[in-house]
Amino acid sequence: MTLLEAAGLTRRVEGRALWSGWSGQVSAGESAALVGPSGSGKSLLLRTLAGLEVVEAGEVCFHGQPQRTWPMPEYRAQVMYLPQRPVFDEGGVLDVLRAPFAFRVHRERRFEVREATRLLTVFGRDETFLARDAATLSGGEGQITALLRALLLEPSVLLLDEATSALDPETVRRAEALLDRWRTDRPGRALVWVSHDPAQRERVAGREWLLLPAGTA
Ligand SMILES: Nc1ncnc2c1ncn2[C@@H]1O[C@H](COP(=O)(O)OP(=O)(O)OP(=O)(O)O)[C@@H](O)[C@H]1O
Repeated sequence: MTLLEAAGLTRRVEGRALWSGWSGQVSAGESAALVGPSGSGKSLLLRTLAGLEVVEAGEVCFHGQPQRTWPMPEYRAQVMYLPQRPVFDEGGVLDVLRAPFAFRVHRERRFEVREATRLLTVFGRDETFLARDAATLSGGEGQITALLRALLLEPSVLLLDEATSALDPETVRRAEALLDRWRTDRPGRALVWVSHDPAQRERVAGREWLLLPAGTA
């Protein structure tokens, strides 16, 4: 079953076409890697798929339904973008993890400290991490926090934009294993990775999506 599909996407920045007529799809249960040179627009494409950038031309569909017809909060709760450098509101890690559960779109979900703590142990952290000030986290700790927050919210598709790039190799492997379990744990889930590390792409992705600059395809 196709979960997320893009057809004929075109994006211009500052008067030049970044990509033109890009199409791709990811099925339920799949893990794909989006590959392209630096500056080809991988982040912009992931953000477009996540409903965070305007679709200038072409169409994005989730569960066969055009993105533009979805209520956006619901869409973004299902198709979630993880940036390389997450930015958090003021407060502790616990506040950061708990805050989205107050949003209407997540009203069916309940924040469970026990589940947050369980996930933290995967990264060799205990509950004391929840009391840390989110503003002073290291790059890697910020990525762990953003990853945990996303997993606790149980989206369908996770779009990972260099989302493990600041982690040490051992923690990267733990994150990969956790995400792999998450993907296969329930039907209807998929991952899309942007990673500059070919070895990581080899480990985590079943296939590659190519993003070539407009005019070179
Ligand atoms: N909001 C924006 N407005 C104008 N230009 C932008 C905007 N966001 C990104 N760009 C430009 O679009 C191009 C693609 O950026 P993007 O970050 O998507 O590339 P990328 O493939 O993810 O790059 P990298 O592999 O280096 O992370 C860059 O030239 C960038 O400067």
